[in-house]
Amino acid sequence: MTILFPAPHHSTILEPFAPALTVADLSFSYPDRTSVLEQISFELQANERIGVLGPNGAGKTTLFKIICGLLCPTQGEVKLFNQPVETGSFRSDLGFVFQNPDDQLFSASVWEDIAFGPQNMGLPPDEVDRCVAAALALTGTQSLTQRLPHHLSGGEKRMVAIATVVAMNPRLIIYDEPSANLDLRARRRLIQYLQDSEETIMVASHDLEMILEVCDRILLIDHGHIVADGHPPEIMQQRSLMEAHGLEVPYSLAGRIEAKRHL
Ligand SMILES: Nc1ncnc2c1ncn2[C@@H]1O[C@H](COP(=O)(O)OP(=O)(O)OP(=O)(O)O)[C@@H](O)[C@H]1O
Repeated sequence: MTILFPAPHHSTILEPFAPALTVADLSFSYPDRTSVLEQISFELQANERIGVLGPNGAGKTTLFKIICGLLCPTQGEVKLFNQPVETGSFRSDLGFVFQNPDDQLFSASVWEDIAFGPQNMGLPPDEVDRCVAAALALTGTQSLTQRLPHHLSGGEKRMVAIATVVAMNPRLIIYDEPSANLDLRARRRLIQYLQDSEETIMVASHDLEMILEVCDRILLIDHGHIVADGHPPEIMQQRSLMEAHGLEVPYSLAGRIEAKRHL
């Protein structure tokens, strides 16, 4: 079902498990800008796969940075698995895959980059080895272990950046524009990986076809407000809504709408 905002309050009273993420009445301004996010509220249930859409500058990355504790909200609260997020403190239950993989890779080898997180969590060496091996296998990057990260291709860097996060075994992973600059084969590998992944995920992307393939819910954000929250095809096939927020009906849905018109 598609909800156009203002949305009804999502009650947690009848839910047997705490939400993976609760964002309540969240507002944020950068020092030199007025309101980037204004009174955003939503909940994400465990194992949901949510796509975050919106035009350039809508506030998607800013929202992610607040959820990760990299920025402090001007107002409101964020809870991860029922625990408040404190700005500046590390949460091992949350992983963030940055828009630019170069921001995430800094070691002399892929192995060291992937091992960095588990080592900093204080895991013993054999457990670090196990986490690295599992992350390499999940992301299909086993052949890259001894390579210098900055010599990798864009697609290889992306999957290694994902492996650095997966190695810490987070319960919620946020992906900021994961398919940017990927060729067809690398994008397909990424989609397959995301479809198979078992964590709760949030994915911001302008690649609407990827969102359709991966996500079971979307939030559409514009000018710091949530303007729609619901099932991806139901929202994305609303041409006037999409165009009002700088987006298009994805080609695969536009074709279906056209075919229905001719029935
Ligand atoms: N460090 C900063 N200082 C001041 N303004 C910023 C800063 N970072 C982002 N902004 C501004 O905040 C607004 C929201 O930016 P944000 O990066 O969150 O948007 P976005 O939805 O992720 O955009 P895109 O789709 O282009 O990645 C933009 O107008 C941007 O210029």
